[in-house]
Amino acid sequence: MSYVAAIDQGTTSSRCIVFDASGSIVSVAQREHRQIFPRPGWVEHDAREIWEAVRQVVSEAVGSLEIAAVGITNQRETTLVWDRATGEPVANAIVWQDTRTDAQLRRFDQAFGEKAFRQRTGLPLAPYFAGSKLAWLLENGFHERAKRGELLFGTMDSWLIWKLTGRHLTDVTNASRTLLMNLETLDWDPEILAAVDIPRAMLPEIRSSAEVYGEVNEGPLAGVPLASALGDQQAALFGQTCFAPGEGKCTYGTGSFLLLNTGTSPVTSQHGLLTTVGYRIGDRPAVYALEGSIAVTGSLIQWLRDNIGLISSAAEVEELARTVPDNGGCYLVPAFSGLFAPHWRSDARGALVGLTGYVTKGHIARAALEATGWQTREVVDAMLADGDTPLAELRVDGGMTRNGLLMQFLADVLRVPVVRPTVAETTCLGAAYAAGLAVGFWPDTDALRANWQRDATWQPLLANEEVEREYGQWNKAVERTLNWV
Ligand SMILES: Nc1ncnc2c1ncn2[C@@H]1O[C@H](COP(=O)(O)OP(=O)(O)O)[C@@H](O)[C@H]1O
Ligand SMILES: O=P(O)(O)OC[C@H](O)CO
Repeated sequence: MSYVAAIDQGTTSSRCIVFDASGSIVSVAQREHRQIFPRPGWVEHDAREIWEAVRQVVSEAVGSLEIAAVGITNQRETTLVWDRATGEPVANAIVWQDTRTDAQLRRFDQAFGEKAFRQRTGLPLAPYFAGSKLAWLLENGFHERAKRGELLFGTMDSWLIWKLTGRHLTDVTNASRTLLMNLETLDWDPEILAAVDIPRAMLPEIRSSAEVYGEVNEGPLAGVPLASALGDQQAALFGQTCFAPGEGKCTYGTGSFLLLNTGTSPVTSQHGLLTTVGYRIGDRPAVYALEGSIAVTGSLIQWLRDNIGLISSAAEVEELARTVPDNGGCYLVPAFSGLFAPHWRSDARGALVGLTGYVTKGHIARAALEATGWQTREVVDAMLADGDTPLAELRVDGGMTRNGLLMQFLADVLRVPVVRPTVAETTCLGAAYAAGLAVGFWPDTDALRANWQRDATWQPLLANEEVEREYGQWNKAVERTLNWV
């Protein structure tokens, strides 16, 4: 029997999962890598360490299984430059959460204009995206070498494709997160590249998300076609089988990302959502999505565990939150990387407000979980304000969906049922599905839809007036975080 493997290179860890034809998990391996914080607001990864982690998880998960195809999914926007000749990174990768690039973004604005960036790329000028991170690296010692063609740029998909096959490629979903790709042509925009002075020679070729890029050249996957790459949030959209316009999902991991399939033409948001490529299968038309990106959700729980010591495991946050019936008047806005959608305010920083002598650890745990609910509500409200059809239900996945208290709170504040599928590893599943489609392991997307199964559903229970009163308090708390830096 043969299987399909997926490599998920995430923000905090790398995973390899092998799936069978029913989309069930056959084996899993996972390995964490270091988070490097050289200064406040800076976040880096060592790409060599990540590559070693990927090799190990592939060895462990694949073993001697027969694999028909392998796919990649990855943390998006994280930016790496490496030497074309030696294959060695020239510096640590700059991670998507990093906020160091305000000066580069001012230069982008002066050279091409925020409005033009939005029109061409679907993105606001924010440090989140890869373009200004690449500009920062070029300005800090690498511009001449890049112009001479000695250096290559890539997000983590490109880095892994390069390591696994020796080719310098990216897929259209990852390229759509750079501020450098034109959403209509699905290629690098020559006018943007000229305006911001990024050499075309260092950029990878943009391919579809599901096609054979080459054969893996080492390890237990040697000779196996590498047949998909998708940014992790787009992969989750694919894994949740949101193939029709109007279908959407939210993935709750380090950050949280709500994506809504909008069909084969890009739709522009007037309320702070991104336009992004959802996926492209081979030479079929690209499918676009609107996205509400939330920077800090699960990482707030990690911060309470690792930096504050409030809990000793992520799961404990639920236990602690259940020691109290409500938030005791306290609100935690985790604007650690500024605020992403729908605000796009890089000047914001986190705040814990509403404190009184009454507030206990339990209230803070509850406020931390509620922050994820309210941030999702802000994104859903932005979609409604844009005139998008309300979601009939929200499909969810990711590590935080193990938290029943949070899932109930989400259903309460969104006023729609929240639904978790049986395979919660939808990110890997999406990459496996795309790779499997590319090699004919699955015949079509209908076969994938048939695999999707409901595991748990949470219905809205809380009275509407109470939700709206609390939401008002949350909005006041958000205002307190603005204009901080
Ligand atoms: N029971 C839980 N309650 C709340 N958050 C949780 C729970 N279990 C895990 N998490 C959070 O989920 C995140 C891990 O989810 P995962 O989907 O593996 O993330 P990623 O792919 O972004 O690394 C961590 O940030 C962790 O704090
Ligand atoms: O690695 P994750 O799951 O935290 O996802 C990160 C996102 O892709 C950032 O855009």
